[in-house]
Amino acid sequence: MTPISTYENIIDELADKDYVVVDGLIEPEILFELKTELLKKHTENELKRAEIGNGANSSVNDLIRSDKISWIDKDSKVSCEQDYYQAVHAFYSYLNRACFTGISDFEFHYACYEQGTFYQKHIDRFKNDSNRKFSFITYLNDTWQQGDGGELKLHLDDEVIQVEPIFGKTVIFKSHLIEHEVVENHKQRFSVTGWLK
Ligand SMILES: O=C(O)CCC(=O)C(=O)O
Ligand SMILES: [Fe+2]
Repeated sequence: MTPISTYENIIDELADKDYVVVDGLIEPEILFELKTELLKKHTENELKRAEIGNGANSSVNDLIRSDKISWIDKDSKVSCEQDYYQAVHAFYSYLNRACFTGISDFEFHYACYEQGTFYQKHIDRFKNDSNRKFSFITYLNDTWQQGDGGELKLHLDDEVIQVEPIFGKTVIFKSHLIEHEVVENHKQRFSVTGWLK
């Protein structure tokens, strides 16, 4: 179980900076199993090109984003997916109690950025749907090193924060506020990405 002090630190940082990068929010055993699941989907060709926009306005756009994804069912029977969702739920329940954030739903997908792919600067909220409150990304790259690329850049008002997509790191930020991008990567890059709504 995640210590309350971890939640408190996350909440303080979110209040202060609108984003937080935290290590160890999700247990590594869960993350290794998620990576195995993701690799299986990759091998079985179950990852699909991600689209931009939503509903009838969605489309694949090579110039904007080139990752592949697979959505994770809320009632998944896969134990690591259940465990991940349980950890997410524990976190946002705490956040709701502490900050009255009113989060009542979530959606997550696996993501794979193949070598040479990227996601241009964007905001995680759709024009016609303001439900997404927080973006929540956990990285699964256990061999990532400097030079591999694929960093997440958070464009703040007066600086740009660069986050290395290293295994076990979780980034949380306010979906409607922070423009961000995934810079071109030079090696396969894996993550679980989602939104608290
Ligand atoms: O993988 C990341 O670091 C960010 C992904 C992202 O911005 C998105 O899927 O909207
Ligand atoms: Fe995004």
